[in-house]
Amino acid sequence: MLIAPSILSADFAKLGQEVDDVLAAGADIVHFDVMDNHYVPNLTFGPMICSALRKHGVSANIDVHLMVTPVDSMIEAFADAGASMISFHPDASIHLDRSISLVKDKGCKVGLALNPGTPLYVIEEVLHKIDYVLIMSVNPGFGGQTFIRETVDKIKRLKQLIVDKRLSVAIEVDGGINESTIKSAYDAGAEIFVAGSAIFNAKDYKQSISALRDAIKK
Ligand SMILES: O=C(CO)[C@@H](O)[C@H](O)COP(=O)(O)O
Repeated sequence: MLIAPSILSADFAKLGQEVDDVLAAGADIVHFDVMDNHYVPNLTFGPMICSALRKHGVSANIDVHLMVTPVDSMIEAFADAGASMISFHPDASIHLDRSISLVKDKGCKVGLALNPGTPLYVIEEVLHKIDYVLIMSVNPGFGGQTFIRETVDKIKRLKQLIVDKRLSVAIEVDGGINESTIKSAYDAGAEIFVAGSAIFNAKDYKQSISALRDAIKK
């Protein structure tokens, strides 16, 4: 199980230090939420910030979650800026298979992100072509929202689909993940956990990341 702090909840005035601190505190992946005020009602950061983190010395995997439309130009820009993993929403791509190939051709792991209201069948035809599915457990756009409980059943059904098809596709869950919600997502089959406010709103990042890992073991 991998912990991926969402830098959406970090202090942007000292972003490089914040990323260094969560990685030193035991985080596995840096989760990078890209919002365009079009696909979602918020605006965050572009590829320049990603390359700035690489220049700053961040060597951990950077997991870019594109909440933008159109997606293809941003896939290329973020891959060139140092992304290791790129996910996008199938409903934000006109040619899903082509966008998946674009991520792969750029040498990144490819993920598809599903909003709470988006059904699993949207990705069935391409499930064998991707590395992970990002299940949104809140409606995308903001940190600090409440975990939508129905997501647990969705993760279970996705896990079963992956097993039935004998695929090796990881499940990432994002939104409202904290000490109270992480275990239900883990038990359902998720293995990558994005957490923003649960980590960055704590005074001690090491303690908050350990608390997430401990909550799973309970
Ligand atoms: O993509 C998103 C929101 O759109 C998430 O990554 C949130 O940033 C997670 O924040 P918390 O719910 O953990 O505070």
